Amino acid sequence: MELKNEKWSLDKFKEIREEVLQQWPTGKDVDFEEAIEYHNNLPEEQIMAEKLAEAKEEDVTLIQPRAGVALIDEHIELLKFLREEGQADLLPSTIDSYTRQNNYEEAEAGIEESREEGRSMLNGFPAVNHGVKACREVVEALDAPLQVRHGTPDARLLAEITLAGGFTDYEGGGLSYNIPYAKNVSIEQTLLDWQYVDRLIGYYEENGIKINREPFGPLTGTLVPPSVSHSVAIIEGLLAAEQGVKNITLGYGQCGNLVQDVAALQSLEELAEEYLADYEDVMLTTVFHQWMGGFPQDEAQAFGVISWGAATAALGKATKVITKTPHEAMGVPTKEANAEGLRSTKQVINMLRDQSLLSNDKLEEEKEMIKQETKQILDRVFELGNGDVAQGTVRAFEAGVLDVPFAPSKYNAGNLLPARDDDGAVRFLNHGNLPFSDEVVEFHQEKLEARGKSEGREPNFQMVIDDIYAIGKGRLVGRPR
Ligand SMILES: CCC[C@H]1O[C@@H](n2cnc3c(N)ncnc32)[C@H](O)[C@@H]1O
Repeated sequence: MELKNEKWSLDKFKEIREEVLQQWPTGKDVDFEEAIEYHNNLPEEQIMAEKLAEAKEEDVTLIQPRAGVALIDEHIELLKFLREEGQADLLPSTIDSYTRQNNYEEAEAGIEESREEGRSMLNGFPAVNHGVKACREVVEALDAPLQVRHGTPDARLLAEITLAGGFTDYEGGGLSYNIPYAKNVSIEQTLLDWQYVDRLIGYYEENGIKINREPFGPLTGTLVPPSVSHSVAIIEGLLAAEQGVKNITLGYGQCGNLVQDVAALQSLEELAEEYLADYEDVMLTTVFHQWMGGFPQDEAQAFGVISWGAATAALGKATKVITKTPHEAMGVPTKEANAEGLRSTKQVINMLRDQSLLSNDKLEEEKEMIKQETKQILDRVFELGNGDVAQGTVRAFEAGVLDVPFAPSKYNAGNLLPARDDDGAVRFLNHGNLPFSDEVVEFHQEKLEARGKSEGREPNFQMVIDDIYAIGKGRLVGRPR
């Protein structure tokens, strides 16, 4: 099938759907009409798009964890604990890694093993294997909206089952769940597979059911410059809107310098409104991810990182913030640690409830730079696609016009080298083939030269390495000593 940024006909969608629902036995329980009925009977408090719209209206930043374990009862217990003890406003179900690779046999084995061992032998909730009815058990046990969080290049069957199961929000996208999550999966293939997912959600919307979509903003979560993640987020928002998606949360992963991060949040919303202006009644919100890079092992220091992310989300007026836990450096957190990350975040959000980062020259300069860079990238993407953003995206990755730092995908050029400037803002040490103007390139060079001067070293690759480890070692900028 040829990749084009054009809304799929229902016939084409239904034809492919036959094959998707046969990928695992639980697919046969998906009945679209029945699922519409089920969603119509969901309590309003479990409809994610409604909750997000309300938060945006009231200028409130909601908090949401990541969480998922192998067995249904334990998963329900975990989510209840995070809702009650963690004060989570919104709930996830983080899907396990086997399911993300469509390896349902291994997920099945992991379920069996978890039953034998009496503890979760999977790093998430294997929703495809558990099926529609089990998803509904989870949804009905809780009183908050549920979102599917994962990292799945081919997420079609997972979407069918979890959405029929009452989840009202679906994370990911054809770029954000390929480039950082896969090595050998073609971009064209995942863009097509995610057109399917978005068309399914468009089909729900055509039947009066609101399902929110959230492209995965942080990408590799390692020093990703705002304009790089914004470009991917806006492309995925455009592709989703073309398939009929009406509720979209665009995301951004914290970099660590307050002015840059607030500028990133504000520019993301403003750019998205601009690029999506042709799509009527698309409800846009934003999500801020607390630091996605390496964490300190020490739990008290980890709380410092978590709180800084909470403060930035609040001052940047993000619609929601995805929390981290004091076990981040260790692995899948206990429910107690997960709840502690939520409560520390809630404390800071509440204390900053009536504050925002006042506009200032540095903030405006940062916003302007991010907007210029993002527009220069997206203009080239459209050019490469002769106006078709889907085709332009594939060619842009081939040309390195879109390029994500430290991504495993062989389809990613990998020319970018980001490093922090003297204030800790992320700059381009090497911008690869990103189509930046001389003014943009010089801006970054000057910022890094200034850091080099104050550290008595040339801006170089060692800076990049030092910055990757810096937060885990208790700082933001990876100083030489
Ligand atoms: C892109 C997401 C990375 C983050 O996703 C967290 N994460 C992954 N799996 C689970 C889980 N099953 N429960 C709680 N957090 C989880 C990791 O810690 C990391 O921060």
